[in-house]
Amino acid sequence: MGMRIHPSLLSADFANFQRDIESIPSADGLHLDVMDYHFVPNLTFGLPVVEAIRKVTDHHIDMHLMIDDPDRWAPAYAEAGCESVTFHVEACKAPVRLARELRKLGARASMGLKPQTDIAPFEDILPELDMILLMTVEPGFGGQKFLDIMLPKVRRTRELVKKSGLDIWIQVDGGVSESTIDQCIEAGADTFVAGSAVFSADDPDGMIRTLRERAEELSAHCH
Ligand SMILES: O=C(CO)[C@@H](O)[C@H](O)COP(=O)(O)O
Repeated sequence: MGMRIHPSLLSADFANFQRDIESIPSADGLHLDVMDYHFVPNLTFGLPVVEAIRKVTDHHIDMHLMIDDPDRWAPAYAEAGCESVTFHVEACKAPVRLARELRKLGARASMGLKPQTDIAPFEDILPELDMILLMTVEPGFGGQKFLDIMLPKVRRTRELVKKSGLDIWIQVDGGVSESTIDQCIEAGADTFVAGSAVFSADDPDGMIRTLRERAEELSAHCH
């Protein structure tokens, strides 16, 4: 199983995105959090900033839309050339239709779940998805404590994906660090968002390599 580390730019310097992106060449993807003050109690940036970032990097751009009405706003991120786009199912009116539209536009379609949202009701729509994002903190802010109570959901999601036989990435987002990544790997995650753990490290790029080596080593034993 491929293991991916996606640093979250929420913990980067908002006045120096390009500099901070260039400091992490080892990243498997850049996780960009769009927040709208409605779906979550925080505000970050939107499409114009993402388009500007697209111009200065060839990295896989992993959009995480923590916004109301993703049915309306998400396709533009795929059109802008982002490789994956996560919409939150709690805010989405027509997840199947949106996932199909994202794929048609060339992006990986991803469904995000807040901590209290169960995966079971969505089993039938797995064939429409390329990734499932499981929040391991309440969405809205970086630097929060990892909720280990989410691990059974990661496990259940891995079981459903395994049963489906589909190649769907399972992303964990929130509080992922050197001290919590092992539990996520054991539970079945393969894509790891790390914001503060990467950008508060003395060597952000080294931290990405450390996390990925750990993930690769441990997953070889677990899965
Ligand atoms: O989506 C979010 C927060 O809502 C995350 O992407 C955070 O940015 C992760 O930051 P850390 O918990 O790793 O500091």
